[in-house]
Amino acid sequence: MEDKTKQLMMSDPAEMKAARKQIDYLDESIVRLLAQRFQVAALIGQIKKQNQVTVLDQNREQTVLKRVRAVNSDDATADYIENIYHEILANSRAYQCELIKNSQQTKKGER
Ligand SMILES: O=C(O)C(=O)C[C@]1(C(=O)O)C=C[C@@H](O)C=C1
Repeated sequence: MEDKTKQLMMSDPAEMKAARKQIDYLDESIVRLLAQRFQVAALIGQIKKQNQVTVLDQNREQTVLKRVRAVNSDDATADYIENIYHEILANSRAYQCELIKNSQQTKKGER
């Protein structure tokens, strides 16, 4: 028998079901909050474009990472959460760049 099957049989199925339900519930909140975060990032992207400011702001990103570390009181997960935040920031930048690029193309098309 494969190891994975063994692991599942060892744990209490009811407990496992309840824990996964909790994960599903938390994922819903995380996704909603991330979508909101992207909306705000889009707004900042617009402001940056209007003011001809670069999307990447390294100082701000350092501040965000510091704040995130301070908010999380669990030292054991601090590095994992920081890794996730590096991804969030990279994707936030990518989204801003895409929106700026698209709006420039639309403008060209209007001419
Ligand atoms: O605060 C900004 O200047 C943003 O553009 C937002 C944000 C972020 O997602 O937190 C994204 C890109 C920047 O490099 C820094 C931070």
